[in-house]
Formats: sequence, C-alpha cells, structure tokens
Amino acid sequence: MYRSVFRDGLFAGKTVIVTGGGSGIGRCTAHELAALGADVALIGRNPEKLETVRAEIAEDGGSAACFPLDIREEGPVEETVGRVLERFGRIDGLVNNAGGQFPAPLAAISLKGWEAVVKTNLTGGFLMAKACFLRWMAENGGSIVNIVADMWHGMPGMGHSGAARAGMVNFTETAALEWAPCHVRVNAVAPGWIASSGMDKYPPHMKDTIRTLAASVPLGRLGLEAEVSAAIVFLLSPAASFVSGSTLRVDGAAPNVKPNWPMPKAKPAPAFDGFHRAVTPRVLAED
Ligand SMILES: CCCCCCC/C=C/C(=O)SCCNC(=O)CCNC(=O)[C@H](O)C(C)(C)COP(=O)(O)OP(=O)(O)OC[C@H]1O[C@@H](n2cnc3c(N)ncnc32)[C@H](O)[C@@H]1OP(=O)(O)O
Ligand SMILES: NC(=O)C1=CN([C@@H]2O[C@H](COP(=O)(O)OP(=O)(O)OC[C@H]3O[C@@H](n4cnc5c(N)ncnc54)[C@H](OP(=O)(O)O)[C@@H]3O)[C@@H](O)[C@H]2O)C=CC1
Repeated sequence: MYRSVFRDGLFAGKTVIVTGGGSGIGRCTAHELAALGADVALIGRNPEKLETVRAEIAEDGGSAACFPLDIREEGPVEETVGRVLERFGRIDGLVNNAGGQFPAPLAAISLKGWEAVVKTNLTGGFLMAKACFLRWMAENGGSIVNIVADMWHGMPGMGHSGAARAGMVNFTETAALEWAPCHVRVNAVAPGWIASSGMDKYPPHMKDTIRTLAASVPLGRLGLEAEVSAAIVFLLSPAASFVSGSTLRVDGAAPNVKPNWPMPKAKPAPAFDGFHRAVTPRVLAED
C-alpha cells in the first residue's frame, strides 16, 4: 500500500524553532507545525506575544515553549539555542522568519536605521543558522528555511531590507552547499504582498498603497499568512528531501509589483551629451 509523505504527525518527535513566532506568518507557521506534531520553540522580542501563541497551541493540544530573544545579539542567540536543546533535546528545523523594515527612501535612512534593518534581516538569520548548525545540525542533519522577500532587483522605499534579503538569498545558497555533506538542507521562501498582521504596524497611507497593489497581482489579491506557512512547512518536511539552495516565491506571480510610496520627485535624467557621443560606438552615434 502506498504511504503518502503528507500525513498526520509528519513532525512528531521533531523540534522546530520559529523566529518571529509571536505574530503574523511566524505565528501561523508555529500553529501549522504544532498541528503536525512538532515541539515548537517560539522566538521573538516580546514575551507577551510569544506566550499568547504558546497558550493558543497548548489549547489545541500542541507543544510549544517561549524563548524571548533579540536575534541580533550573538551571545544571547547562542545561549537561547542551548536552552532550546535543554528543553526539547534536539533541533530538526529552523524557520528564520523574524524580520521587517520601515519603508523609507535611501536618502532618509540613518546608519542606525540601516543597521537595525540589516542586522534583523541578514545578520540575525546568520547567527541563528550558525548556532543551530554548530550545536546540533552538523552532527544530526536538519532543515533551515529563511524568509526573504523578492526585492533583489530593487524596490523603492525598501533599500535596506532589499539589500539584506538579497544577502540572505546568497547566504541560503552558500549554506546549502557548505552544509549538504552534513545532511542540512537550506532553502528560502520569498513572500510577495501578504495581508499579514505585520502590516498593521505600517502607517495608514502605506497600508492603503499596499491594498491598491492587490489589483496588480496576477492572481488578483494579496496573499494569506497560511499560504506562506504552507510553503515553509513543505520545505522543512521530508517531502522536500531533495530540495536545497532554492528560493520559493509565494507571490501570486507578482515578482515585479512595486509600491508607489511617496518618494522625492525625480529630476529628469541628463540628456545624451557630447562626452558620451565621443565614446559611443559609431554604429549607435550616426544620428
Ligand atoms: C513582489 C515582492 C514584494 C515584497 C514585499 C515585501 C513587503 C514586506 C512586508 C513586511 O515585511 S510586513 C511586516 C514586517 N514587520 C515589520 O516591518 C515590523 C515593523 N518594523 C520594525 O519593527 C523595524 O523596522 C525593525 C528594524 C524590524 C525593528 O528594529 P528596531 O526595533 O531596532 O527599530 P527601531 O528602534 O524602531 O528603529 C531603529 C532606528 O531605525 C531608524 N528608523 C526607524 N523608523 C524610521 C523611519 N520611518 N524612517 C527613517 N528611519 C527610521 C531610526 O534611526 C531608529 O533609530 P532612532 O530613532 O532610535 O535613532
Ligand atoms: N507580510 C508581507 O507582505 C511580507 C513579509 N515578509 C517577511 O516575512 C516575515 C514575517 O512577517 P510578518 O508576519 O508579515 O510580520 P510581523 O511583523 O508580524 O513579523 C515579524 C516578527 O519578527 C519579530 N522580530 C522582529 N525583529 C526581531 C528581532 N530583532 N529579534 C527577534 N524577533 C524579531 C517580531 O516580533 P517582536 O517585535 O516581538 O520581536 C515579529 O513577530 C518578516 O521577515 C517579513 O519581513 C516578506 C515579504 C512580504
């Protein structure tokens, strides 16, 4: 009889860390994993949000524990990964989901703001992955899923975050290569425009801009948190046992839908001048 890989208890006896597990896509992913039998380690800065999700999971009969942490701090990251191991005895999966940004034009981003975003979306994911690898996965295998966003060809207002996400895609591909001999798979999920609770933090005019983007998405709407979680869970699971180094877009076929945030007015681009004409190949310069 054929036994499908997709079955109840798919994650029974497994432990998965979900960063940013106290809200939005992370919360939804934590619920999905717990419903499939995983012990879930919830990470985020706000202990109350984590505790709410832990209690929701417990009420559904699942298993979760809270580990308040700012993923940008190396010492606390290592200490927290150690505490997850003490609590659950193993780490089979890591979902590097914690992240975010404040939409702002590049010229308005201070060094402090740039570093806050890049450390959240790139450095923190690296620290978490490295700690899980060194403390457990190098010896026992595992699966890591990094949440990014498809902004690597540029996105107005998201320069800090886009640079970090592009870096995270490269990190994903490099870690997949370096850690393959240890049976550690590393993939990324790139959500498009998702109607998540994370968007609640954006100012009203930006939320309005995002709502209007729905019409430009080929599938005709914003995505749902659960639609991103389903992709994350697939990549974590044995169903993806030959998938590593991939970035899976979950965006309704909308990699190029860019927001029209209020940005400084552009000056017209300079015209083709004499200097350029002098160095332009003859065939192009004839007229
Ligand atoms: C087709 C593909 C589509 C892809 C679409 C992608 C769309 C993405 C959507 C999402 O990601 S939705 C939800 C994600 N959640 C959030 O974004 C949460 C909100 N953001 C944050 O919490 C922060 O941005 C953070 C960096 C993630 C958290 O860092 P931290 O708490 O350390 O930040 P702050 O203390 O608030 O600020 C630090 C520093 O940053 C500067 N700054 C903050 N806001 C602005 C701003 N609006 N403009 C310019 N600079 C800003 C500022 O210098 C702060 O320093 P000080 O004020 O303390 O000097
Ligand atoms: N919604 C969307 O359209 C898209 C979202 N994404 C990305 O998906 C991920 C989830 O987003 P979403 O659920 O929408 O938004 P949320 O804001 O709900 O989720 C972000 C989570 O990250 C946590 N977090 C932020 N900074 C840190 C930190 N330094 N250390 C630990 N935890 C941190 C937050 O918790 P706390 O504040 O308590 O620390 C929060 O729970 C993010 O990386 C986001 O950028 C990507 C593309 C599109």
